[in-house]
Amino acid sequence: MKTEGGSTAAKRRAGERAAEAVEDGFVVGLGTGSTTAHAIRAIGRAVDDGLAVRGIPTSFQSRQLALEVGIPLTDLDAVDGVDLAIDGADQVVDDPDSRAHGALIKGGGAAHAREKLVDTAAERFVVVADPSKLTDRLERPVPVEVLPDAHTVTADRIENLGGDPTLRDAERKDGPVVTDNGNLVLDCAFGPIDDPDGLAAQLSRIPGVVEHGLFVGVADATYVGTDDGVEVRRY
Ligand SMILES: O=C(CO)[C@H](O)[C@H](O)COP(=O)(O)O
Repeated sequence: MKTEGGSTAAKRRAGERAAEAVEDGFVVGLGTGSTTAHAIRAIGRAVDDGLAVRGIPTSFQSRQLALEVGIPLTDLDAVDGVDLAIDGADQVVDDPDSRAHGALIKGGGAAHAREKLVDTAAERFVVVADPSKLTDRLERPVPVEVLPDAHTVTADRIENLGGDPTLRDAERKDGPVVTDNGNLVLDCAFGPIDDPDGLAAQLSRIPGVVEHGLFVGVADATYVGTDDGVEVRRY
């Protein structure tokens, strides 16, 4: 369930600004998606110019791009910590008066399980987005990665929480999307989500749920690319 909209220039500004925060010697979490791809390419150019970094990809796609642009790779088990993670989002709560300010829905690229591992491990997690991602309340369907053998039982339990789960279909393959981890994705509509933290806890308790796309209290900042610059939200 990819997010529509958002100009390429705005995404590029956000991604390139986030890449400027990468310092020599950093271990960097490399998120997934079209906005993060601009950051990965900018980090690759900095590596060409002599910056010494190691990247931890969050998906097959970000791994391929990092290899293409020459970023040396490592993994979570091989490092003492992650200095910075840069990742996109499908929705970002942008309301300083809300307790959910800075909460995210991720998983449009079905990579949210590894993204959550890497983004939460980072000393600092920066979201890169264009203005189309900003919202008062999260309301897009929440991607939930589930074990294939349990997907109907898991879907029933998500319905019991008030959700309306739809198995995500592949576009150029018969059948469902299969994640990099060999699992399936249920896109679960809940309508406007008043309490993302509470819903996140409830989803995490369901057996068969590998990971859901609610990222609450995880981001440290969002870089919003606009038509003429970058706006920074700090949390
Ligand atoms: O969560 C994600 C992948 O699982 C992406 O970060 C999210 O879908 C945003 O992608 P894009 O930058 O292409 O709009």
